[in-house]
Amino acid sequence: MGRGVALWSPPLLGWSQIRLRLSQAVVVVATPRESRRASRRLSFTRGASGEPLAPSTSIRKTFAEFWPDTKGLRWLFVLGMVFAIMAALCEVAVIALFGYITDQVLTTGDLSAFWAPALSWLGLTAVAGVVSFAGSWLTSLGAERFLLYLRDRVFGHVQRLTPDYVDNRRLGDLMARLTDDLEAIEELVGSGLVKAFTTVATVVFFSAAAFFIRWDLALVTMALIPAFLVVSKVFASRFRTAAARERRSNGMMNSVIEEGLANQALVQAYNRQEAEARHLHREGRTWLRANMTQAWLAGLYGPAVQVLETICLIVIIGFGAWEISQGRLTLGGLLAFAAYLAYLYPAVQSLGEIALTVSEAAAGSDRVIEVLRTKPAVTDRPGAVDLVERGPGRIEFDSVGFTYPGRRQPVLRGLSFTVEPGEVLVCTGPSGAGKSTITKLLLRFYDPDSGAILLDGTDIRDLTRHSLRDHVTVLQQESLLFSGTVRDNIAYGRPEATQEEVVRAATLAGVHDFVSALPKKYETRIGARGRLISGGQRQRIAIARAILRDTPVLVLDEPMTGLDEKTAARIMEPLGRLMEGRTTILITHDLRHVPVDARVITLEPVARAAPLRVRHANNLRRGRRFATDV
Ligand SMILES: Nc1ncnc2c1ncn2[C@@H]1O[C@H](COP(=O)(O)OP(=O)(O)OP(=O)(O)O)[C@@H](O)[C@H]1O
Repeated sequence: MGRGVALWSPPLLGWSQIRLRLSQAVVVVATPRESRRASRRLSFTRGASGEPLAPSTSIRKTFAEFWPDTKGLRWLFVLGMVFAIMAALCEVAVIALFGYITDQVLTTGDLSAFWAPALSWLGLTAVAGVVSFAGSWLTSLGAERFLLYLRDRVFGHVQRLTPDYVDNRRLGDLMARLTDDLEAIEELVGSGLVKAFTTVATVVFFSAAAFFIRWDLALVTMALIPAFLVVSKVFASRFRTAAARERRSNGMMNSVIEEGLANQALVQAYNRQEAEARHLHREGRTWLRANMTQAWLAGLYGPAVQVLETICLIVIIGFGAWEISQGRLTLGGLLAFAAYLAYLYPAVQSLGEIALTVSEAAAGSDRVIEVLRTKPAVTDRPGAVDLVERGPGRIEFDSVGFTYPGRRQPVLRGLSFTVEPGEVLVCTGPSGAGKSTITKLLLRFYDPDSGAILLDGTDIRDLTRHSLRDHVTVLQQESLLFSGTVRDNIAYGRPEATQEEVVRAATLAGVHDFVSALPKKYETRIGARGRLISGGQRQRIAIARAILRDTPVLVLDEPMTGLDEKTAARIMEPLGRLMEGRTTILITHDLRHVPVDARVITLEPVARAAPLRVRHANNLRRGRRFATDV
């Protein structure tokens, strides 16, 4: 997304007459007005239902939170500001030169007085061009780097939170916080600050120059400034509402498109294409109406301002003519005066826009600060040990009790079991009994409220989370693949693995032949979430990934879910190879596909169970084969 940083904006319509006649050659230090970015954020200040999305935070807090992130970039902002102010000063001088040329050359016809100011004009134009470019470039660089730091910081923080945090939120809302809200913060704390200083300096310079030429004329015309402010206020509030509506319906439209595309197979299978198309059309029409309101307002704003500007111009010309007739003003002075005001009014208007930016940024920063204030459910203890040596992988749950934060009903109570190195423990039980919770506790997404989990005799709370997770591999219900290549996905847990290692893992997982037949073999892209390959193939790639990772402990969480009977049976062989020699906890509803020598524990929901959660334990020690019936 291109983000030009407008340090200050040129006059709008209306003054074009003056600018064309008077200052066509005058330096115009400006970048295009920022378009819809400001309005884009408006809809995120409140949820669709109107509920506040984050607690209120003051601007002071915004600066306290994010100003330290500008460390190392402040010189860019300061230089950007200095250059922008220099450019504005050059303009003041250029307009003065124009007035001088009008009086000394155009009115008198004395060409000899032309060359010196003309050359100065040219020189100043060149200088202003260079400093204006440098100012914009430096400020943009500072702004973009600041945004980069901010995004890295917030994303890094979210990555440290328990995955449930993301699962329990609307992804679109989190995305908005990581994109639009961060931009809003940047516009306040970074480039916004530069813009505010530069605009204030511009207002001071141009009004001082206007007063210098004729103080009484300046007073009269300044009296008209409130009229501009009233007009922009009236339009701004309406534009704000329209923009918020536009953003809301844009969000709705996007979600209809996203869901329609993501569930295309379902849509077609249920013959819902026309219904989905109608749905999109409805949302599209709402969006169209919101856009037309914006277009209507934007179209009306220009003429309204133009009328005001024309009134100003007429006042200036009328009052100026009287001043000239009294001998207090020259024609050049009057034209220069008009040119100064042509730059002054928009600067005043953009001060009003800055106020808007500030309130939007404060709302955005509330939402980002709320994310940053969320603490990870689990952190490393001081002095936590880095588990470097690979142990045998003995797992012990010792009277583990756990209740999810914010819930009253415990999920686990007094759960005890041990899995010896190389053993397979099958964990079964009804839905909601807490089987997957065991995985979350083993990976330390949460810590138990009571009891302990031990890895090779060490309480896992005494280990760093990083080294603990390096010893445990989880194969989830849904094979989570990324949109990269087959190789990227197999080597996800060990990016440094050689091609031979990747191929070996793929062969053991029984997916090598399939991959070899793909157009680009291991470099073939498999689409978003691996959609371009079948469920069974996805699961085999996930198995290859787990084989390559080669950890002593393995957790298989419903590895057969979503696979048909035949595919599930075929997956058993590579799964068996994966489990070979590893401590395995196999979570499953389906006891048809479990190794015959596996021990089985059955969990019961806490509400129905006695304090000891394991209701039933069964050992099927008949050699490492898979039972088809228990
Ligand atoms: N992040 C969470 N916050 C609050 N409660 C949760 C959370 N995750 C799970 N639960 C609750 O904990 C209980 C156990 O969930 P868990 O996913 O461990 O069950 P399960 O036995 O694996 O179920 P299934 O077989 O359906 O996957 C459920 O009642 C569930 O609603």
